[in-house]
Amino acid sequence: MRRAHAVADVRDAEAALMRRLPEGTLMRRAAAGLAATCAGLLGRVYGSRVVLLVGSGDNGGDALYAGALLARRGAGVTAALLAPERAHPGGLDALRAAGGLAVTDLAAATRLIDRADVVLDGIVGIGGKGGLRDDAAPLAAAADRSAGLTVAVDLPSGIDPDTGEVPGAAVRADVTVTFGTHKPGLLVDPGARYAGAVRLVPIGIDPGPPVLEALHHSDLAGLLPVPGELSDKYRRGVVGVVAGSARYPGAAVLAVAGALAGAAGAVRYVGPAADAVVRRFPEVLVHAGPPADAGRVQAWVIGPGIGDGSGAREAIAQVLGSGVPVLVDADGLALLRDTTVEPSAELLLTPHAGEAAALLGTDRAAVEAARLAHVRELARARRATVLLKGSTTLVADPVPAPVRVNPTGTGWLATAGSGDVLSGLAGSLLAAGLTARDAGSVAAYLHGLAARRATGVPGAPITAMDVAAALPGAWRDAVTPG
Ligand SMILES: NC(=O)C1=CN([C@@H]2O[C@H](COP(=O)(O)OP(=O)(O)OC[C@H]3O[C@@H](n4cnc5c(N)ncnc54)[C@H](OP(=O)(O)O)[C@@H]3O)[C@@H](O)[C@H]2O)[C@@H](O)CC1
Ligand SMILES: [K+]
Repeated sequence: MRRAHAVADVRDAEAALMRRLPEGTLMRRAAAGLAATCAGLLGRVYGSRVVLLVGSGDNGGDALYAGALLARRGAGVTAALLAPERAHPGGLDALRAAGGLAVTDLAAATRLIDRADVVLDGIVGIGGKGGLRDDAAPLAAAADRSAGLTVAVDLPSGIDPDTGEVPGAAVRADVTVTFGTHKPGLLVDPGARYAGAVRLVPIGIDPGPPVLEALHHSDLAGLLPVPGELSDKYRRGVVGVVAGSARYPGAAVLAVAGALAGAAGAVRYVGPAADAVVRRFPEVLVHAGPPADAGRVQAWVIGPGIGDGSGAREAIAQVLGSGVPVLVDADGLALLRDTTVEPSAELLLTPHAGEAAALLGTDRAAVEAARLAHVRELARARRATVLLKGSTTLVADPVPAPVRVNPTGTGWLATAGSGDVLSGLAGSLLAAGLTARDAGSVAAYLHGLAARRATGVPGAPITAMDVAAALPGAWRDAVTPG
């Protein structure tokens, strides 16, 4: 599990450790890791051109000490000082002693950036507030234009470390070297898109419980159910799928395809698209009447393509009161706004940003800009686990717990019907006994992995059915040791 900690906890942990270590130890550890990464990226350090963007805090100090280490190995290092009188004095001395230069003329610095092999962004780190300031923004733009690599110190300057929000201009890094632990803003969009490849340099701090966690491949085997010798299809769990309509049978077929690839022993389809479902998947049990008469299931999936007619309204009321976990997606989310039935078991909602915005009474852009805050708010408001789909899918619980961020996926996954496959899959895992939190995050992981397998390298368009077809391979991959 990859974990990210709140800035306040990082600061406390740093203070606790600093009391036991000689002054400057942590900054030296950070700078050594940073310099090693830069050296690796440069290949040959001697004769290379390195520009440091140095702000007023310790983030600039890290850049200066790393610059000093690179200068000692023969790099030509120039520091552009954004706040000359407040640049880290020890770092500046170390750089000068190693033969590095410092400039305060930012126009001259911009010309150096154009020709740099590596630009180190030490403008601001976890002490940053708001976007980049006016003097720093042109330097970030120059780094973006430059053919050299941009390496962010701790995090790209301009992104909010705790939320991933990007309120203004920000540095676009190719690589981010972060210290002690990941910061949430490195894992959540839009901030994550600015971070490039993230490398963690341990510095010995222990910041306690995380606020964010990402499943690692090695976590999957422990979470995916394996049928025992005594399992039969009912013991493995039956998932009921209420999806699609006679006019739009596709959503039903796709949700069922996802459900069949999950861990449930059987899939029961309920709705008017039974013919299309059985034609494609003869193994599915079907029922044309309301869910209450469909027979036992261990979890329900409701929503994709069901519309907003009276049948759909009746169906959502019935499944919410059924006493088993329920996943609500797509059209079901719109119906949820007018439903007065209190859910009688775990509830998992799987909105995209637009659907989340509608439930929260805000607009899509607001949700996209502050995904972490909105997924938490929706989970609290609806007393449900919420899986917010998107380029970084998040899963938040209604109770205080780390939010899960999904590390798999590809831009090609943004294709019609892929959400229907995801809800079927997650519902199937719910029926097999996973909690809403695990079902949502495991489903997102496998779904993203399947999409990557389907699209291949370097990638090509895929359909939702391609993703469903790739799920068994993704599952096998996830449980394969090593
Ligand atoms: N914690 C740890 O374990 C370790 C931490 N370490 C390092 O320390 C870093 C944190 O250092 P820090 O606390 O000095 O804050 P930092 O981010 O450098 O800058 C804050 C200053 O910037 C300013 N400023 C604010 N917003 C701004 C903006 N948008 N644009 C421009 N400027 C802005 C603001 O000054 P102001 O001008 O507002 O007075 C403020 O004083 C951390 O990220 C890591 O790199 C490592 O050395 C090892 C161990
Ligand atoms: K930075």
